[in-house]
Amino acid sequence: MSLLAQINDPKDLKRLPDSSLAELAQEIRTLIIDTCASNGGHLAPSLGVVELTLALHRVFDSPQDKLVWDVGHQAYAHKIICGRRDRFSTLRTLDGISGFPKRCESVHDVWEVGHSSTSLSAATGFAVSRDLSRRKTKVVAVIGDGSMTGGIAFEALNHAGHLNRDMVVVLNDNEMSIAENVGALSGFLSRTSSSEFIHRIKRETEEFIRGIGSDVGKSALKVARKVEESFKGLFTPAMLFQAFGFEYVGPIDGHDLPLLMETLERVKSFDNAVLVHVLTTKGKGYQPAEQNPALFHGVGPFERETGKVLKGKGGASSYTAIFGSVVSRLAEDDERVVAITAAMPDGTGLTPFSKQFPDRFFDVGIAEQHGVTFAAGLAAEGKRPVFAVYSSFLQRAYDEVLHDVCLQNLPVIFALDRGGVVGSDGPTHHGVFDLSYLRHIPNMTLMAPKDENELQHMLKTALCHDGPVAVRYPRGNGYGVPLDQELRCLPMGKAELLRSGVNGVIVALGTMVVPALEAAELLAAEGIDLTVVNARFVKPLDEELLLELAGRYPKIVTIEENVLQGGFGTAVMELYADRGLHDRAVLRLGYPDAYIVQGEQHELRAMHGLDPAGIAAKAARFFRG
Ligand SMILES: Cc1ncc(C[n+]2csc(CCOP(=O)(O)OP(=O)(O)O)c2C)c(N)n1
Ligand SMILES: CC(=O)[C@@H](O)[C@H](O)COP(=O)(O)O
Ligand SMILES: [Mg+2]
Repeated sequence: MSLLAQINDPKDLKRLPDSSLAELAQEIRTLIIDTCASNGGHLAPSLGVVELTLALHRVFDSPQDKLVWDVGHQAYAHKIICGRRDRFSTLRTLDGISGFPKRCESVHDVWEVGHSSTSLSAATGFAVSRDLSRRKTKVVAVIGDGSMTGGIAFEALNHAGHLNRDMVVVLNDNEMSIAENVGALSGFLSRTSSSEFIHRIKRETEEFIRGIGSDVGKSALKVARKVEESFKGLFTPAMLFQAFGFEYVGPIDGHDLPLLMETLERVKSFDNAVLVHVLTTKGKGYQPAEQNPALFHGVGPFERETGKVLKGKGGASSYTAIFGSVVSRLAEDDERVVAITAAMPDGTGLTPFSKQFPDRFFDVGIAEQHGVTFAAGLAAEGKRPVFAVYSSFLQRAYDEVLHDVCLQNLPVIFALDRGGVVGSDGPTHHGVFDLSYLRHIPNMTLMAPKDENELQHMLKTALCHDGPVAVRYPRGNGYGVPLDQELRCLPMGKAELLRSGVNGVIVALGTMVVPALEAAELLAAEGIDLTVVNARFVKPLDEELLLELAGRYPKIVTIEENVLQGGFGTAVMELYADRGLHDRAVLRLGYPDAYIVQGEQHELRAMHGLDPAGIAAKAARFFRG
């Protein structure tokens, strides 16, 4: 029997002799690699923390002690140890286990996550709550070096260090975000205190003391300068975290299990806020992932033996790639164009831009709030910033969009990728709220293309417009439609009539336009002849056309890949209500007031009746009823 077969709970892990742990780590790695090879997943982050996970579960007593994972994309070993070994093959599939910690899956998953940099705030909350309840348990947050660049992590450090409660922060430093980590913090973390510097300081201080009594002023000045220089080099991660009020331990090798366990045992006896700096290798134990940790950060299915990523069947370019090539073309013609990403250069398609225009490309780290306001500053001074960002991550910067961009009516372009359901990442990552959280902001223009060719023109349109614009498009491939070479500005706030029918109308937005057309064909075969409109704009709405349609048809269907609350359909209903058209029946199709589960995009759309058959079925009932 394998060692792993004996582990159903962290308690089982504690029963194993130390000498078996390396073998167990190997078995866990094998299971993670095999599963990711077939399902895809966050392979490299999870492989990097296998030893750390074992050490944490050996030393601490989950679930009484709370383990809070940042992002949660590295928690596969934790899941396997904590009762999900046998279900691990269902990772990230519909009805399968989540790729992130999930409270409903296990008592050991104490904190749900998917977006980064929240662990320290959550752990502070756990620690204070424990103290208020006078319990004697431990709280441990595990945060990566990339996630540490997020502003909220520093807000928490500032507060937690001041409170100085009993809590442990494990800084998992693999010198990588998804891509190369950026900024001063990452360079700074790799510094260690050098005894050479300490000796120099000592020597210079002694010289200074000897100098007193002779030419004191001159000597003091000279030495002060030297000491200042020395201190710059001597400034280490320890000092940074100590300045925040944390005790600092490390850096230690995060793959040395005995050292990890010994260090954590020691730290467990502290009753103050302590940070343990652990150095790990992203992708550890799987050569292709170690060599290309960015590719294997979050990877689709791949060939186990070679690490060759298996491509889907579609030959069409992704929306992301089309965006990437258009933004470069726009930048060639307009030197005001600059591009920004918050730690997602590959995911947003900006890597080619970063190579072609290195001076006009900015990776701000995991700092969406800063990214938006940075863009606003650029726009205020005449640049045309394009912030390429996942829909769900922009949620974090709502106030910056409202207060810094839109209030000043600044021409920032939001290239809003991953709009709609994204698939296996699940509820934390679905971009199904953006229409609602952007539509009501004054000055905002909001559009969604029906296909990748229209995306091209919408990006051009955004650049033509002198105000904030969000262009929202989905994860995945386009339809393979021909791409116009010449980019043109679409008429602002104008929808597109795609099909004329006599029995009613469907007004669809973005990814729902093609399915709506297909549904109309299905319905035509049943004798229901519908008009189909590509809305293009959520804001400004094509009021003229919508009012005209309301004059022609008493029943109108709207379809969007957004929650219904506050979305596109609601905008249409508001228009009719505001214009006194109270007798128009509007059927809104979209996502319900609920978090959407994980699964393939097509599965999720079908589950919610947003595939052609589902649309046709609902529309048929509505128009016949
Ligand atoms: C708010 C937010 N922005 C961006 C992301 C995308 N993202 C997920 S993991 C990650 C890198 C995290 O780096 P690090 O914390 O060092 O963990 P590692 O993957 O290196 O283990 C990024 C940018 C996210 N999950 N949340
Ligand atoms: C954990 C995280 O936030 C990212 O790794 C995300 O899973 C990437 O998603 P895409 O695969 O859509 O780029
Ligand atoms: Mg990292």
